[in-house]
Amino acid sequence: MTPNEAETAVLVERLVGSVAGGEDRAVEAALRPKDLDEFIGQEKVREQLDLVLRAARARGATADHVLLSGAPGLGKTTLSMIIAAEMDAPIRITSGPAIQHAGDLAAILSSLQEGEVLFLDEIHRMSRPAEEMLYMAMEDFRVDVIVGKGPGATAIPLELPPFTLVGATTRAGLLPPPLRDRFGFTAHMEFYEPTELERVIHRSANLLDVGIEADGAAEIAGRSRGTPRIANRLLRRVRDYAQVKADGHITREIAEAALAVYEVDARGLDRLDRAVLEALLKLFGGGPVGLSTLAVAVGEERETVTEVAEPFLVREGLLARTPRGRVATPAAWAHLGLVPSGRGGPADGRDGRH
Ligand SMILES: Nc1ncnc2c1ncn2[C@@H]1O[C@H](COP(=O)(O)OP(=O)(O)OP(=O)(O)O)[C@@H](O)[C@H]1O
Repeated sequence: MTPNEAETAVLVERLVGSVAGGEDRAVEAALRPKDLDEFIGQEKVREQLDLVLRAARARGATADHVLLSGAPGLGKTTLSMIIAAEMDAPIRITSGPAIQHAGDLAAILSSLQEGEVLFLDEIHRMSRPAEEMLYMAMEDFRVDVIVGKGPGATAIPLELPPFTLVGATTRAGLLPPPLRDRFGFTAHMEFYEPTELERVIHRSANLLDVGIEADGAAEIAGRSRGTPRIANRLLRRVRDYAQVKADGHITREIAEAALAVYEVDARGLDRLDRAVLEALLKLFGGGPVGLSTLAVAVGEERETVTEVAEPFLVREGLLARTPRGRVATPAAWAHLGLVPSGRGGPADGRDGRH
């Protein structure tokens, strides 16, 4: 991983709130659904996974390997814990970047108990030798541990107990086909509908013992970018505001006022998203403009713009990535309340100098 990639990973994590402080982290853990019935939304995935797990349980077998793909914060870690709980099995959690050498993986695999669930987050970022070791481990429950170096090196075969690998990735397309094909069940997690996020928020508010009105939950859900982790994080911030500025009860007005303080707008755009859009519209007349130029204009790394801001802006139909550069859509002009002007020059309908 290059320093830029590392920085971007941290930023993405920050955005969705997984790099949370002590209290937030503890609260996040407490809010995790514990079984498939508690898990909200993702109906198809739940139904299919339920079948896979029930059948394995009925056979007294270890469940097949599962690949979960989807954007950060949609519930992949939660689902892996649910798989372990439903199979009444222990779970070991690690991630691709933590496994730099095949030996690291061999150490983990050889210490697994029978039936254990191994959750491998960001599986696409594992090193190549570790990935190749994983092929054999997944298929034959065996690894070859190489002892020594050069011509004298020998491979010592090591039998493993049957285990369930749950791999998680933000991009299934990045996985080499031999790895992808070794998963017996692959599920793609979609972004959540606002009504599903409302249910997530009501459930979390209940667990946190916070009173919330239906339209307060709807307000938070509408700004949560289709992502339960963001919904929970915004709920926690709105709860702080309600506690300090009001009587602790969350209404629509409280949610609106709190989210204005945290600079999350009505559509869920945060400060960085708006900075990118504003630069694109005000400085470059809506584009097309090259990524590097846009990144310099907002004072961020290229990766921060592509990995953190753009996926959401593209999904919202506010920005398009074209071969000639980034282009704002009419919806972007409307969202920032600006009037499109001729291409190239300052284009702010109100104050073209910014
Ligand atoms: N379907 C759901 N129903 C209720 N809460 C959910 C659901 N999915 C996720 N959450 C909540 O969102 C939070 C984030 O979920 P989780 O950590 O599982 O996401 P993730 O996809 O593994 O993210 P990352 O890939 O960034 O680690 C959890 O604390 C959990 O409480």
